[in-house]
Amino acid sequence: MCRRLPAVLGHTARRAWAVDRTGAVLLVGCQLLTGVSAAVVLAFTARAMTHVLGTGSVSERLHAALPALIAVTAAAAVGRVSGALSSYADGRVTPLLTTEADIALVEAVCRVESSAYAQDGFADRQEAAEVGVTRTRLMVQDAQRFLSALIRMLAASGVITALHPLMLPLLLLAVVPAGVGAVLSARVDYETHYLNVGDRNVRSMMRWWATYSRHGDEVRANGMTGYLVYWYRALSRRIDERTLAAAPRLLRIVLASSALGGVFLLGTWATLAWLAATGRVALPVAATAVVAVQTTLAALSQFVIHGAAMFHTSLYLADMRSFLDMAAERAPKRGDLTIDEQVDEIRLDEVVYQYPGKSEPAVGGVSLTLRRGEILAIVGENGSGKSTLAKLITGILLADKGRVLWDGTDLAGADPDSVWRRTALVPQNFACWPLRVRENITLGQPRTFDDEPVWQAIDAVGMREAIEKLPHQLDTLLARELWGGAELSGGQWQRLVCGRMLYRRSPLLVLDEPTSQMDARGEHAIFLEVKRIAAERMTIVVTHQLENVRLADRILVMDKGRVIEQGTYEDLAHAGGLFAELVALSQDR
Ligand SMILES: Nc1ncnc2c1ncn2[C@@H]1O[C@H](COP(=O)(O)OP(=O)(O)OP(=O)(O)O)[C@@H](O)[C@H]1O
Repeated sequence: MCRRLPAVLGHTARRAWAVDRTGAVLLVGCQLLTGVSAAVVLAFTARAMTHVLGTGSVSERLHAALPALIAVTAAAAVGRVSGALSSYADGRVTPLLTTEADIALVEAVCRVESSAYAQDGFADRQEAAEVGVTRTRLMVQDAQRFLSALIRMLAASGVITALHPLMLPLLLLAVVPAGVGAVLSARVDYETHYLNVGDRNVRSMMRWWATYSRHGDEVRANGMTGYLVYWYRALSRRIDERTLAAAPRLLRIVLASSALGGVFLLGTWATLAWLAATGRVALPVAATAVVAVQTTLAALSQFVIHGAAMFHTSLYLADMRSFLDMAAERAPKRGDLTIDEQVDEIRLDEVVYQYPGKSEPAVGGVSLTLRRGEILAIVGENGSGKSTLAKLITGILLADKGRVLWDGTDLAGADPDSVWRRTALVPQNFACWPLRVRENITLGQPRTFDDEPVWQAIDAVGMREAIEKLPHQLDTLLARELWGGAELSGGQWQRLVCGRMLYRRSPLLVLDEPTSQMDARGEHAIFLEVKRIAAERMTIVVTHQLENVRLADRILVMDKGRVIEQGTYEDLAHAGGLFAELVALSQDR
């Protein structure tokens, strides 16, 4: 705890300074002022008490205590005002800090190498980091309370030591068990939280899938609700069981620390009584000490309790920071070679890729050359490695062995953003972004004020009529769940995603099952357009619709991560190999 707290305080101060300098200065200044005024209140209360309980008539004693009482009143007023200002500063800084932490997390996850997602523990650590983000909102409050408790404790210690040097060590003994208890409880709570990370991660994923309106039809028409709720309940119960299992440990800690603290406190009072009874301290001083013991005890207790709370928060923040560090390590560090606007050739040299935790490579030694103007189709059975090969060609994944060269530039040494400026991908599982129609087409490109190219892309995929019918055309929000939002059909969404690919006008187009949800007219329009613009670029089509691969100049047939056949449609359809078999199966109805 002693090692962590200065680090957390330093980190909090640096983050606060970065997001809002005025707020940070106000926060620290007011905190110091609040602490100092509390200290003045304490010290002058003790002084006033000494006079009030001293000798002389009541009016003489009150008169003597007056300056101290005025100081107490003034300090209390300053304390109230600075306390209010410090809450205001907390209200300014904390939302910004939480937002910054949240954005840092989202950006870090978006930027990691794609292969990191498949690494064991990545998703669980992300979940733990999410909790760190939500705990960020407690960070400033904890630091604030801890600092003011620290100042108050220092002042109170001074007052009580001045009364008798024995008192402070005794009081410290009385609160140390509470502090140790709070730290141990924080640890138990955190351990339980950590044991539940995996289950909580699965539960929140399941919750999203089960309640997302897009999957609602599947859930209802297949009678899944009962099972999903049962499953959700079972998982929640497992999490609760772990939490409940920790409760007796927490109770034991609290009971033991309270008992020990009580014994020490009894010792303090007994010592005070003994000091007064044996005349070692004068009676008025002993009476003042009674008040001072109460206030010092409160200050010390606040100090250890807020110290433990900060320690507790710091455990979660440490998860967040360690995840951000891990994500930074997993961010692409490939090199700074760049890719030209025009690309004439992509060459693969014995490329191998194996997903983490898999025993076989998904792509096991593929070599090929793709030239500008060529349309390449990749076919093969499920799991044969087609999508993985497409990811290797676009540099989403880096080869474990072999090389992918774009006009001689090895993607392993190229800046990935410069590569992805030259690619356009229609993925097998595409996202339906809850954005306007326009942004769904231009997403990933610099902001545009000219709608003409957007309409051209929409025309190319035959979507003009559908978009014109939407309430605000290009400005229509495509999310049924949101206020004023509209929804497209599955095939219309897929057309829009193809429109985005065409809008990018990049030298490499990759279409992974681009027309699986489209009607014949949509499919025809897309492939006609792909053929029309093919001369200026390289095009890769991954598909199971074997009729569609007729448009390709060359077809690669993959099996178990390897290319087992290649040639034109006519060659392969009559070669008696896997492709011929797949064509025959597709026609055997
Ligand atoms: N993210 C991943 N993590 C681990 N293994 C993966 C991942 N993606 C794919 N695989 C595995 O790699 C192999 C090849 O998968 P890939 O998606 O490339 O096949 P595909 O030919 O595109 O299949 P489909 O026709 O079903 O789309 C499969 O065995 C699959 O289980």
